[in-house]
Amino acid sequence: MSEQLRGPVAPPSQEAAAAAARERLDGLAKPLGALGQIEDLAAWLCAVQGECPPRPVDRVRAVIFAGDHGVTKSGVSAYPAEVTAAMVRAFLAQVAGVSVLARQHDVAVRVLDIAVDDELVGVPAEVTRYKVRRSSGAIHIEDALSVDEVTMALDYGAQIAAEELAAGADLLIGGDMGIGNTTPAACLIAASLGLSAAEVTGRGTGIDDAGLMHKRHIIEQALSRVGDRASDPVERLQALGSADMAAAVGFLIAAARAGVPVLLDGVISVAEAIIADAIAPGAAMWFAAGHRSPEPAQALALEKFGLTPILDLGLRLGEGSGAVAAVPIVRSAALVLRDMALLSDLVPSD
Ligand SMILES: Cc1cc2ncn([C@H]3O[C@H](COP(=O)(O)O)[C@@H](O)[C@H]3O)c2cc1C
Ligand SMILES: O=C(O)c1cccnc1
Repeated sequence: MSEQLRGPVAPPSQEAAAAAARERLDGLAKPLGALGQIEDLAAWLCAVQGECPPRPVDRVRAVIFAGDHGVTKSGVSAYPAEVTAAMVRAFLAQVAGVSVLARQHDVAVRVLDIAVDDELVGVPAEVTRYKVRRSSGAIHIEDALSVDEVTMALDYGAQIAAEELAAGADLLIGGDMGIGNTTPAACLIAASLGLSAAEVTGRGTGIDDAGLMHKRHIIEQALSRVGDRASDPVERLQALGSADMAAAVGFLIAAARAGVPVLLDGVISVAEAIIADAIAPGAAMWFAAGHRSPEPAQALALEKFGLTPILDLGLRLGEGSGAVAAVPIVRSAALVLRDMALLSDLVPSD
């Protein structure tokens, strides 16, 4: 893989901005701490921007990484793989869940075909393709990707981030579309954090109890198939991930290296963030958590990062929707620090 992706990411060296943020927050016209988590977000924005007060978070861009997953054929999802390509059409027509939220919150959305199985159902010609392959490997019986494919996907992701940054972005979001993708996401989180299949398996699109047992078994099979090879993060991604997830990892690392903050979404996004931070230690300093997903692996991974999600609405849609729904709160965090009066200006002390 391109060498600029691997290796540590310099932490925000903007401690002065973070300290200034804390001081200003404490001085605003409110009781100490009264803006709760919005205060933490405001301090994070100052740290990642290196400025206090922070610049407004006007330009928010989301990229949806679409791809199919061979493991879906083994019955790990409540929906068939054909839905992936159908949803790509919905993103293009701007009628998907994330499209509606993005329109409301003025977020630009781009959908990219990384590994959609377009033999199953054709995807429209107008979709942007960064095609690595048609569907990733069935991870319980084979690697998701070859060595060349994981490199290609990571590099595509970095290129996609560069395109988004060139368009102008104060905040980036990575979204996912791919029936079956909560299975590789759970595998990546389990392998990264040393968790068991039982701890990470969730219901995804809504499988029943029997489906959950089966999915847990498939995840167990994938984890034991890969064994110690999972200790290297790129190999973890190659063996247990997918092309679309690898591209999203490249995207996250490139955003962090460029010093642009990212709002994470659900279990897929957080699994990608764990791998990104393992490949490029320190990348997570640029990440905030948009929401808490009911997928158990997501909450466990957020805990490991020490990230408190902004929203906790039981959203389990993916597509970047939970992050997009949290955008107004991030914007508020910047604005209160910029525009609120200081208490000392209102109540002069003698
Ligand atoms: C209509 C529809 C739209 C979606 N949009 C996102 N997902 C989400 O659900 C899938 C993951 O869950 P699982 O692992 O259980 O398949 C992914 O496609 C994810 O993006 C959707 C799922 C469906 C059915
Ligand atoms: O956590 C998520 O983002 C999620 C959960 C279920 C299905 N798709 C996505």
